[in-house]
Amino acid sequence: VGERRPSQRVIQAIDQFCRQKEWAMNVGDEKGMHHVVNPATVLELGTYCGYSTLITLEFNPHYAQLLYESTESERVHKPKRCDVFFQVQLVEEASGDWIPKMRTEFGVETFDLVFLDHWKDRYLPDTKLLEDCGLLRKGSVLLADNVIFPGTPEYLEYVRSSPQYESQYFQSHLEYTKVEDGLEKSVYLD
Ligand SMILES: O=C(NC/C=C/[C@H]1O[C@@H](n2cnc3c(NCCO)ncnc32)[C@H](O)[C@@H]1O)c1cc(-c2ccc(F)cc2)cc(O)c1O
Ligand SMILES: [Mg+2]
Repeated sequence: VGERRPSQRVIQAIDQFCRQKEWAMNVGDEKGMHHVVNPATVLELGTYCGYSTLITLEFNPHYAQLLYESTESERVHKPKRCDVFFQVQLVEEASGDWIPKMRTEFGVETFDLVFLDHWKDRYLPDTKLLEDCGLLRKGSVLLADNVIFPGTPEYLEYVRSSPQYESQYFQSHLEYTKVEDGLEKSVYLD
């Protein structure tokens, strides 16, 4: 079987540490995202330790620094306010401030996938902001972690009742535990 890429080795080490030494709020190896989506332009809300990185928004400088250290790519160049890596664009800002700037700052037309894993009470306002900024297109996928635990009731109610979304729940467990949790995959139909 092929040698694991450095980033896969980092992920494996994080999972082993969180299972054996100290729990942490990564989406984890069981819930994972690989079996649910296969996107091109991705926005992640809430980098935390950079377990699931792509274009990622993180407003805590401590966690942002962790990503710089854990991403095996070289730093390509340092435009203002963010670092660009071969695979990752990290923006050290709050989602509410920077979602409206995605088009002008990064030339993003629309996102194929948005992974929501930041403060749970921000899932719904940031989803409405993405809609209002025209950053979702027919077929864009919202993938939300923790819809059961800690839970995101207002968001879940919205995506499951709105005619603009086709929503599906992928049952799993809270990372590294036996507690029920899961991912909600919501396809934008507009
Ligand atoms: O709370 C959870 N995740 C939050 C992640 C936050 C990260 O994202 C960053 N962040 C937050 N809001 C924004 C923002 N915009 C919004 C603010 O402007 N813009 C940019 N970055 C943001 C933070 O700095 C952190 O790096 C969680 C909890 C449990 C849990 C399990 C077991 C328990 F018992 C309890 C809890 C399990 C999970 O999987 C979880 O994801
Ligand atoms: Mg989470």
